[in-house]
Amino acid sequence: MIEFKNVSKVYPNGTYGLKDVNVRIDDGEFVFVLGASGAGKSTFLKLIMHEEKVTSGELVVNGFSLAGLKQREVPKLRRSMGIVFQDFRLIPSMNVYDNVAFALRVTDTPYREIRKRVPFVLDLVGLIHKAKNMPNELSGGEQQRVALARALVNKPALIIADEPTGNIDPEMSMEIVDMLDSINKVGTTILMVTHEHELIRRYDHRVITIEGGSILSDRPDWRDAR
Ligand SMILES: Nc1ncnc2c1ncn2[C@@H]1O[C@H](COP(=O)(O)OP(=O)(O)OP(=O)(O)O)[C@@H](O)[C@H]1O
Repeated sequence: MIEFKNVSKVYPNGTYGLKDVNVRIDDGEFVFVLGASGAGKSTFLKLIMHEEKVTSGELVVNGFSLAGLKQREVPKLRRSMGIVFQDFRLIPSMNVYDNVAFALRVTDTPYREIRKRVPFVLDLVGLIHKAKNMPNELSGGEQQRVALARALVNKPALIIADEPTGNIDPEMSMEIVDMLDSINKVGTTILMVTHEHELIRRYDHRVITIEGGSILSDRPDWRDAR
């Protein structure tokens, strides 16, 4: 569960990233976050990931209260979420298998567990046959599926996807969102930032629109535009 209570974020130069935001996202929801450039979407995600700290208000994420979070709690918080970026961020010198396994090695997961879980998630994203390929041998859509497998391998309660379809063609974009949709159906919360209204219209999910650091609309308003 994610809960923002009167959350504001003011950057050191005085710019408001978010202004008095109140919103709650329950476990198991699929939420699109929509907004123009500079609206505050990244700030919203960065606060949830604890990459930036709230200036005022309360923010609870997966049971962690982030305002006074101790440094030693940060890795635990991060393990409760899987993150997918627009630019994939795979390690170019590692093959597909190792890119995914790496997420488990850094958390000291036993070797036997790694051998079991990596093929499982690669199969889930339809890329088990590319396990030995290097990232530069894959299409953009395939690279994003590897990134998704890497995000999933720690069995997070929450997946944060920051414009995951921004660098891939429309057909592949649908495939990625369909995958996120299936992952959501088995219980994982999905928070996906996008600019693509067309993509949002295809799915019947909650839509939070941010504008000028505030929540402009939440849920059904976008449907009126159909
Ligand atoms: N580190 C920072 N220092 C100062 N101001 C910042 C910083 N990061 C973001 N901002 C400002 O905060 C506001 C919200 O920015 P944010 O990056 O959250 O927008 P966004 O919706 O993610 O935009 P985009 O779609 O372009 O990534 C903007 O006015 C931006 O200029």
